[in-house]
Amino acid sequence: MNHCDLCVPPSMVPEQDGFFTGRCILVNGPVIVGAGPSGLAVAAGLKQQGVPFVILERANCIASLWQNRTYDRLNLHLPKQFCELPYIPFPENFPEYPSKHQFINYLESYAKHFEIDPRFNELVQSAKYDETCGLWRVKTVSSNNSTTEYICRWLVVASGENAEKVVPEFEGLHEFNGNVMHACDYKSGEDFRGKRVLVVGCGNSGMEVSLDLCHHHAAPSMVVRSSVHVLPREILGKSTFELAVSMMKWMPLWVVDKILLGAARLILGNLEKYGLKRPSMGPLQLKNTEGKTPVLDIGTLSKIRSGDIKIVPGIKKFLQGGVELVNGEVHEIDSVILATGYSSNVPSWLKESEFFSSDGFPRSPFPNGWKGKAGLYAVGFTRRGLSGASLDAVRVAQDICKIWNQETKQKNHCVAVSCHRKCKP
Ligand SMILES: Cc1cc2nc3c(=O)[nH]c(=O)nc-3n(C[C@H](O)[C@H](O)[C@H](O)COP(=O)(O)OP(=O)(O)OC[C@H]3O[C@@H](n4cnc5c(N)ncnc54)[C@H](O)[C@@H]3O)c2cc1C
Ligand SMILES: NC(=O)C1=CN([C@@H]2O[C@H](COP(=O)(O)OP(=O)(O)OC[C@H]3O[C@@H](n4cnc5c(N)ncnc54)[C@H](OP(=O)(O)O)[C@@H]3O)[C@@H](O)[C@H]2O)C=CC1
Ligand SMILES: O=C(O)C(=O)Cc1c[nH]c2ccccc12
Repeated sequence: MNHCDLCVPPSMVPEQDGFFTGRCILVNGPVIVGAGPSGLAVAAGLKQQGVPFVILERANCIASLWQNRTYDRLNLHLPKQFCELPYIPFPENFPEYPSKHQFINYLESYAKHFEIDPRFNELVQSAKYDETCGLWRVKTVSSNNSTTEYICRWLVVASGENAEKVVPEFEGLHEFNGNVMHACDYKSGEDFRGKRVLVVGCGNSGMEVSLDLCHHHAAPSMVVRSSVHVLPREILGKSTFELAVSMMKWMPLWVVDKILLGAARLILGNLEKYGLKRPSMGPLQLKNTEGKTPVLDIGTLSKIRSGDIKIVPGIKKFLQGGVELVNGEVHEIDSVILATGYSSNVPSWLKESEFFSSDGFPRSPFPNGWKGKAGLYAVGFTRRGLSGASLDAVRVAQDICKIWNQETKQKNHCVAVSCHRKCKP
């Protein structure tokens, strides 16, 4: 990495709009935004081919989603073979569904093995392609408020599908006098023993937080405002996800959905009587078109059946000590946990709208959403979890390495030719 000689030192730059007053770094190779599994996997591919890069990470550690924004007892919910990063498999002693601690340890040793050294505490605030020089300008702010501009040929967006928490507005929530938190700040039910907790949302987070609350002798009610697909995590001892992936090779998605729903009905029974209505579209089709992940049940359903977890309809408004629901019922509650999901943050910093759409995902559907124009790439936006991220990462690293090697060869060739000419008697 070189300090950029195109830039004027901060002290010489007038404090005017349009002038960049921080330091400036010219990056030899790509800039990768995000040191989660996606960023690490691309970095590993580049490292193997000797291509230099810089990873910019807003947190102070790798895989911050996993280290800082998930609850203690979280386990991967897809079988381990779908969650490995490229090039290094999980250790053999890992269980079928590794714990988050095992997964984090794996990621730490992955980064160490490939000597991946992200620049931590650097929040990417903007990235823009500069047509005049054909380079990307990536501006960051660090935790001590200093700003830096990175200038590079390639930009790899690996900031994640779950970069920001979604916090919807609710009437009266400010007047509610209990504790309110998002699921990303929930660690364990320890602090909720004996408390009446309203869990808003019934995706995998809402379901698993409610179950954890039960294990800690709290009294959860879970808000189901519309509908949800709950599937058994296993069918006849085989992972549902794995079965779906195998069937998808042979049959159209809607047929696989029909089979999954038939199996779910046999194994789980009719869930509507508990307030869990199914969407009209099948689970995989819904995941593909709207990104809504089906719930893989890890024990929540049995707590719903036993009444330990209550299902309630949508929220009308919050009151000082409780909540009023759309059916007119009023429930007293002590705490609220918003398991209301996440969003991509790409539109807030990437000044580009051809490749990425306004929801922060690439416009082209899988498997074509990894490569844009002018050296722009995306990794981990396939709505296919870690296996989708790994596929993207291999493609992106290969593509950049190919261009890098061609150009290096060309450069070496030119150097050799000019040297040959100079040296010729
Ligand atoms: C609770 C939970 C459990 C999950 N379990 C599974 C599972 O079992 N199996 C599975 O396949 N998938 C699972 N997923 C999906 C999950 O998205 C992926 O597992 C994985 O974390 C995606 O990796 P990523 O690197 O793309 O994104 P992330 O892990 O989100 O990493 C992105 C990184 O980019 C950084 N970043 C974001 N914006 C900026 C910015 N502007 N500047 C600098 N840095 C930035 C973030 O701090 C973060 O470290 C789960 C998701 C959640 C929320
Ligand atoms: N063990 C694991 O591996 C786990 C994996 N995950 C993954 O993390 C990702 C995010 O999951 P999750 O956090 O559950 O988010 P989701 O987006 O899947 O679910 C959000 C939930 O919040 C509800 N919601 C949103 N706004 C409101 C509102 N105003 N009022 C009432 N309900 C509302 C949604 O309802 P509606 O559908 O009506 O909009 C939905 O039920 C998923 O990919 C998931 O699979 C999460 C936890 C554990
Ligand atoms: O995005 C997630 O949370 C995942 O765990 C990965 C995932 C991709 N496609 C799915 C279909 C059913 C369940 C989980 C996933």
